[in-house]
Amino acid sequence: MDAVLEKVDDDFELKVSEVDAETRPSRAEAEAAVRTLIRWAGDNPSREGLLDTPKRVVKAYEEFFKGYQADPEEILARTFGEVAGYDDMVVLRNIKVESHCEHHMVPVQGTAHVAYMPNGRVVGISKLARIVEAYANRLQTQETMTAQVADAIEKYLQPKGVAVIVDATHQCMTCRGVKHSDVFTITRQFRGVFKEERYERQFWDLIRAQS
Ligand SMILES: Nc1nc2c(ncn2[C@@H]2O[C@H](COP(=O)(O)OP(=O)(O)OP(=O)(O)O)[C@@H](O)[C@H]2O)c(=O)[nH]1
Ligand SMILES: [Zn+2]
Repeated sequence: MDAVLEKVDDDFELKVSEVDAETRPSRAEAEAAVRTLIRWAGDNPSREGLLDTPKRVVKAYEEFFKGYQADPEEILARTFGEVAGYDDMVVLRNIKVESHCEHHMVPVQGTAHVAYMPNGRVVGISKLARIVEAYANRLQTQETMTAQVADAIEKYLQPKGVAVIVDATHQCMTCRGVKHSDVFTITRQFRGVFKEERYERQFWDLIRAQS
């Protein structure tokens, strides 16, 4: 079996990096790969304007793919019980999504709406945005990202229900290939009480509400 895959465990779908320190290429190797791509594009990586480009691209990749270093369990570890008996859904709408498609490695941009029905304790609201980021900042399909966000909240918060909607455009569809602009892809996952029509409807109503 491929050394990289030996790390697969039960938590594979939710977990951290799939490449350990030993199998991860060095920064110099990553920069060399960018120089190869520049030559493949038809340009000269040694000309002045491109000299620092491999360094910049590798640094940008660190930012785009920092989700591999995030640990969803740690993000959701801290919860609060002092909520005066609050027992209704908590909804975050319009969480920015900046991801990259795993087929073409080009941007996927859009918004996520996340709700959960607390089971006594609540989590800091920023942590829900961090969970979206943890999965968006990886190579993704929209379906996988949507399911992973729902799975992580379900597993680590154990709420009465979770709802996740992602609404995004894929540059692999707008800037290349079929070149259809203005196409938004919507994916959704409803778990627990959000499978009930009334809660699903209330969630949709709340995310459509104007501020
Ligand atoms: N289901 C799904 N498909 C995606 C996502 N992002 C990109 N794709 C699609 O992945 C598919 C890859 O298809 P391929 O035929 O292997 O690649 P391709 O020749 O580049 O396809 P075209 O984009 O049609 O030119 C394309 O249809 C993309 O539109 C995503 O998040 N979810
Ligand atoms: Zn793509």
